[in-house]
Amino acid sequence: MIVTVLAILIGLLYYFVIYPLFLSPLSSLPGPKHLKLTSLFILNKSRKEQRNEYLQKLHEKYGDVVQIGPNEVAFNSFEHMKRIYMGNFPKEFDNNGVGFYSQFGNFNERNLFSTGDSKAHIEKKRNVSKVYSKSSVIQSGGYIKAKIDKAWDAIDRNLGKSMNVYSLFLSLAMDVVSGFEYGSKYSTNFLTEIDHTTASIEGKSSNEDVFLGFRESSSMWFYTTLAPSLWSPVAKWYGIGAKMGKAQQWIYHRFQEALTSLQQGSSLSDDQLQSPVSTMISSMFEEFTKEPNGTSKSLLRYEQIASEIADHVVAGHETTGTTLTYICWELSRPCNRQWQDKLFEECQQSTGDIQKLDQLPVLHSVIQEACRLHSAIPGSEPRYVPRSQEGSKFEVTLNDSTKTKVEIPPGTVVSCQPWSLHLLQTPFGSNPRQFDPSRWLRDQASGETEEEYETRLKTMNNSIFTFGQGNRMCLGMNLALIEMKYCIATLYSKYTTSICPKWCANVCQQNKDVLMGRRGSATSTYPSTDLDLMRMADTYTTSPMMGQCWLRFESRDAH
Ligand code: HEM
Repeated sequence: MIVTVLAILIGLLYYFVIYPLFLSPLSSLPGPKHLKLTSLFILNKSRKEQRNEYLQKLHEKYGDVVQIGPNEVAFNSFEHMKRIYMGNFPKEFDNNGVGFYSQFGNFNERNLFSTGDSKAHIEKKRNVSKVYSKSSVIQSGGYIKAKIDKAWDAIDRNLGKSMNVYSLFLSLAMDVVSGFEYGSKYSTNFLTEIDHTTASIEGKSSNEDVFLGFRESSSMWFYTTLAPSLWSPVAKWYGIGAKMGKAQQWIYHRFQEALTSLQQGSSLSDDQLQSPVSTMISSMFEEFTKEPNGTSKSLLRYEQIASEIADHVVAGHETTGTTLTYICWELSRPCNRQWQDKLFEECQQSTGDIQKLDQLPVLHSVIQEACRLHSAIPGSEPRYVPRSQEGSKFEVTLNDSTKTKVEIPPGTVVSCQPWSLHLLQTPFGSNPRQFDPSRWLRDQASGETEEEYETRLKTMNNSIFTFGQGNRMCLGMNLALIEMKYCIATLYSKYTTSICPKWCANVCQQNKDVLMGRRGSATSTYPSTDLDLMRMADTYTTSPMMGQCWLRFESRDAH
């Protein structure tokens, strides 16, 4: 009996302590010892919404390669980013159906984002990518403009009053993306229907309830993706399962309406709209009907289309709405207000031509700087070292600063996080936690030549990880960028913005480091400065932690 117990204890000691600390191929990698023993520590950081900042601290202490679990390594260099993401490391190991992304399906169907199998992913992507190609989005420019222009009506009605721009921009992004999914006839009109001057975006009307449902599902991201078995009891405990269900039903209902139209051969386009939108639903529907005997479409196929659309509706509105909110808050801060005038000078002649907006340097700088510092997805994008990877050796700087190559076995989870990559001073320059669009412009004061600037700009543009890299990079990037460029160019050609003093009595006058997650005073007292109020949630996809951003608009004409 004693011998058996001893044998078990020795076995456990070997498996849980000796092997991970001394014998595992990862054991020589830098990183705190306790993280090498179990994944529970890093999981707990995710649960407490502290992972992104914690990883950043680990990289500052241990370097660009850190072991963060017995089977998980975090990287923070552009070379590693390219190797993992441009090398198309898969989202699942051996197509085993598990992993971070597996829970992102809808209606019991995987979509492009949650598909782990690389071959199945390429097949799906072929069917859906043309809707968001640059030329297709530009062709749908009339629709995008018509939708966004509704924002100016809402703002004009409320000039001089404060508006919750987080609500405004989530609505704007939803109004735009829903047309690309269901057709302009079935797109939302949240810009007009929601009152963005009321106290919060929470539950004032059925449409606002939909937003609340989406936000509640984002708040459950840890349980959805990393602890799915706990999802049900936790959702019940917080009483949010029903609200999330409502948002899902809302998406499905719209899908059914548009699908019925398609089946009846009716147009999905709003009669008043001159330029038609290329839509996801008709593109996928067409693809299925092309198949042999495709006329007998099963329910399963429809669920697949619905799952794809649901993913784009959620991903497309939250990310774009959050980024626009951070751009306008940053530009409204006293230290950044000069950028409003620069945008005004640069953009007022060009807003009519969506293609021209791409060539405007100040606009590009403002958007890129927001994408760098306020990436809507700042958290790690996990991948697996594939079996096929020839000699899975990775260059690593060890604790004693020596460089070596370490074998990282197939099946190990490897990742980079945009939050840390974008804080690297090479190539982004000094004060990386501060919003400074000038880092994207030519530094004439220090004698930078045009050629030097072009090279530096190219390196910075290539180093941006906001939309991912490689095969799995964001499908909606062109739509998001064109939408944001048109919105910001037009907004600052028409208005000036400032932070509402009733919302924040203590506006920071100087440029200071932006804040991520719960730290310091925000845990104990109500945050007082705008930096505190605009802390970024420390999660895979971020949003303003307080769920609000109140700005005041003034007309340029009145100046
Ligand atoms: C500022 C706005 C946006 C940002 C920052 C963003 C960011 C990202 C990132 C980082 C990924 C890769 C994630 C990973 O591998 O973990 C991704 C994938 C994806 N995004 Fe976006 N996104 C934005 C807007 C949109 C929009 C508007 C749509 C749709 C209309 C969209 C649809 C998708 C899809 C379908 C994927 C999965 C692609 C694949 O796996 O092949 N995104 N996005």
